[in-house]
Amino acid sequence: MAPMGIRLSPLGVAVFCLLGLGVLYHLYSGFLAGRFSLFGLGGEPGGGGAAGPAAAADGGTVDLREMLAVSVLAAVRGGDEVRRVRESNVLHEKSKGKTREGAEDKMTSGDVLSNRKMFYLLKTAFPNVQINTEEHVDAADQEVILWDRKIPEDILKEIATPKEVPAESVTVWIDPLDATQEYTEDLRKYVTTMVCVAVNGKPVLGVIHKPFSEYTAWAMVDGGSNVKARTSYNEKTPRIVVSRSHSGMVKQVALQTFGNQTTIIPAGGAGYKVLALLDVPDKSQEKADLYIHVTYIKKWDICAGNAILKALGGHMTTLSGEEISYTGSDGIEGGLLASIRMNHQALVRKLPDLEKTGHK
Ligand SMILES: Nc1ncnc2c1ncn2[C@@H]1O[C@H](COP(=O)(O)O)[C@@H](OP(=O)(O)O)[C@H]1O
Ligand SMILES: [Mg+2]
Repeated sequence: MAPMGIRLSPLGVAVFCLLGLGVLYHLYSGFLAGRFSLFGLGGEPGGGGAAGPAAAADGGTVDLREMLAVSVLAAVRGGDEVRRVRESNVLHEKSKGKTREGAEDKMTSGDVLSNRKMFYLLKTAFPNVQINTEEHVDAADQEVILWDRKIPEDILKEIATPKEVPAESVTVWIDPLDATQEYTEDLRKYVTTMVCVAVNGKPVLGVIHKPFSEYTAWAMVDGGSNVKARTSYNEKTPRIVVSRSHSGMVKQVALQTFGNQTTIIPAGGAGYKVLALLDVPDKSQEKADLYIHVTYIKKWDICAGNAILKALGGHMTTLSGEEISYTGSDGIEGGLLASIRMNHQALVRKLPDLEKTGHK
């Protein structure tokens, strides 16, 4: 008998306890699910650093699988603008100034309109993440572009579960029109739109879209991809793809390192040059074994390619073999070496020290 004359039925107490347990389970299961997926992506549950739970508590988490779906959509929508402007033949070409080497740094309506679509699509879907983009975003010309929250089948097939990371650990890099120089010359095959997502500075997912052949390559590190490496590469006398409009001394460096038998393929666009290393079905795509760049370059030009190569087991580093961190400053100074299915460190050792040889 309970105090005050109230009798507790044992069955009632048991039901009450079960209900309580159910509520506790419901509250904690979401929290634990988030925790476990952070483990898979190198987050640090239990404290410290931007990837820790403090960051998650501030800006919440984002699902990288959803970010991939929106990145693909953004690259395609941006690409539609790029194609539309090119086909109109009214490019409104302008110069943003000169590169360090004195080349014109061009911008067109294709760059601006693609940038607007890509930026606002990603910003509307993921308001809490840092987005760095090549072109200026005009706040007076905002556009809310809603994502229908559908993840395409090919992504769902490759990546079965969500991958949550703290929003504060993410940096997105957008290149709304890569190979602008070639775009103005109507060399359409070189043109791409690109999105990259870095987590704690590491490139984790990349999208490279070719608007004129409507081909899209995407990949996520430890996730999946819709593109793969070729079966063989020539490591001894590689075909080397290099810049045609920002080349610096790259040909001399390549020939000095690999000998005169080596074929040099001048091409526009960093996105195009990474695709040259992969098994890409697009007929307009040339194939190469290595990508080398020696002049200054910006992170939106290279992050997506770096993520895709990394996801497929390849490498993109500076010419001295350092990994590139995709946070902070926009540019990198140490040139680029991109390879796949090769001994990347052995290639780095073969290359001359550009500071010493004056080949920069
Ligand atoms: N020295 C340099 N300074 C600034 N940007 C450079 C550069 N070298 C290459 N880039 C940029 O990197 C991209 C690929 O270059 P390339 O076609 O010469 O290989 C181009 O991007 P955008 O077309 O997006 O501006 C180009 O402008
Ligand atoms: Mg670019």
